[in-house]
Amino acid sequence: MGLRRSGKSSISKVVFHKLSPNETLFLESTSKVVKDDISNSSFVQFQIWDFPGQIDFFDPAFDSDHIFGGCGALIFVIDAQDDYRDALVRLHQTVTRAYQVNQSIKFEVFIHKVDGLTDDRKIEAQRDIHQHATEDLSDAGLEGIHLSFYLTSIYDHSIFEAFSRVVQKLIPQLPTLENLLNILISNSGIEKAFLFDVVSKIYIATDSSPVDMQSYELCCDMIDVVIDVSCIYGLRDDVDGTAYDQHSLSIIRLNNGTILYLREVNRFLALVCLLREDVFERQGLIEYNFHCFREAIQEVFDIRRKAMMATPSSASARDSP
Ligand SMILES: Nc1nc2c(ncn2[C@@H]2O[C@H](COP(=O)(O)OP(=O)(O)OP(=O)(O)O)[C@@H](O)[C@H]2O)c(=O)[nH]1
Repeated sequence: MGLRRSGKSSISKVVFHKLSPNETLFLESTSKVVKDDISNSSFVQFQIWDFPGQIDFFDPAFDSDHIFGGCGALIFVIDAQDDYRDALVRLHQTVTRAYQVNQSIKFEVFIHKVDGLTDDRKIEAQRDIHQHATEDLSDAGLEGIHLSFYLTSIYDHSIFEAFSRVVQKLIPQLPTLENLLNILISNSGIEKAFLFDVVSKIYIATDSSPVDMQSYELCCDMIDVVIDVSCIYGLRDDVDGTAYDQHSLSIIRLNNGTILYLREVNRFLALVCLLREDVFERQGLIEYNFHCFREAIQEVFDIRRKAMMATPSSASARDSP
């Protein structure tokens, strides 16, 4: 949600539909709620509801119970290049209305279009928006609501990073996945490992060491290279196939002694790791640990699948934003 022209549709199109950021200039204004089914990954299965900027909460046609009742996360987009006073008022209205209906919603604020701002202005905008938004909530006696803030732009990887962190909050298996990644890296001498949803380049989990943007960008770029090369040179004309399958594997040596290592985990997920060249001499150990990791991930999926089959209502949960 967010005011008109704040960049909501652009975010959805760039992250989930591979639209090039420059092409968002030609997007038309959204006039009704657009529901986008994101079912390209086994973990990232949800719907994105893109609301038109001019939506009126007091319109009887706006069914808050239906809209917020099954909502997992509410992303509010603020255009940081514009005067954001109106956006702060709208943020407050939206959050209070949604919280009345559903107290378990995660509230995420994207301070967007920061590509046009200097580093100082970015920090200033974040501090200002954070301060005003939380003050407004505490003035209304709603200190219990937690808002998370992200500086984003569709012109770099920040939007993918921010979306990754939002999606992770909606994955109940996250602690298990993090734990498995921690075990993998500590037993293999890997420096950083990400579990990526290949299509969207969202990372659904990483080990518990801090994420630095440069590593994340490198891993995203590696996925692009692997998929592009596979699409161009890996597909046969006479056989139906996909650019990403169980044989997908890539090792890229960088000139600074770092290795990028990508392995297919399942149809949708890839493990992408950064490790030092000397550690990679024990490639056999890394391969062995990877196989154990892949089996464990499979078990996590199986448990989830069985749980979903046992509760018929879970099928309707996918009709939620
Ligand atoms: N500089 C910059 N421009 C952006 C960014 N994201 C979106 N835009 C531009 O912002 C304009 C509005 O984007 P939309 O995605 O249509 O905005 P919206 O919030 O969906 O608008 P409504 O449908 O009217 O509610 C477009 O011209 C985009 O190119 C960004 O990160 N940086």
